[in-house]
Amino acid sequence: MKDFRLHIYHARQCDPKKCTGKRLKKFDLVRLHEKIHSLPKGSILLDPMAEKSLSPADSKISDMIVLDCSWNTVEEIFPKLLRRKLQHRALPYLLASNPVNFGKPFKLNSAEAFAAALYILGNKDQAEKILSKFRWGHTFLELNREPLEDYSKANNSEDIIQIQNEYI
Ligand SMILES: C[S@@+](CC[C@H](N)C(=O)[O-])C[C@H]1O[C@@H](n2cnc3c(N)ncnc32)[C@H](O)[C@@H]1O
Repeated sequence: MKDFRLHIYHARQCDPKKCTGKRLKKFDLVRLHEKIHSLPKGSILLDPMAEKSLSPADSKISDMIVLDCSWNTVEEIFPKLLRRKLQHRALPYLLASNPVNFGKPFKLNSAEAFAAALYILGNKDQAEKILSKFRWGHTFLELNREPLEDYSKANNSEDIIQIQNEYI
């Protein structure tokens, strides 16, 4: 399985010491963007407000973007990216394992969002590599292994929603 190219649109709203995107950049695992126009067109954008859920059917797209911003500003910033012609996808029901939002469904940090998406798209090795850079990283897979396995076997986003409904 190919490695996906991971991009972060960095809104410069986080504390650099706690920001998971900055940490992934430190290990050269992502490319950081500070300008919307440098984001590659056609990429998957992990967007919690998207109507369509990510599914293995999206695995032919090679570039994936996370928007690293405060949760308080997601409703303001995501619409600004609509004109970039990106493939907006929501992640299905999964629990956060990071200390800030531990146990909360859907509210993943940037590293967890990438790892979940990579797992669903079939690249478990790349997902594990991302999580290995955080002390809480292994907990994310322990908490979510069963739904992630099920999601990774789905055909399309309709299947994902059906599976999700069994977990909610
Ligand atoms: C709001 S930022 C918060 C980043 C956090 N400050 C950090 O240091 O990682 C998290 C990003 O991960 C992605 N994300 C998180 N949960 C998601 C979900 N349920 N569906 C789609 N994308 C999600 C989105 O791109 C979102 O903007």
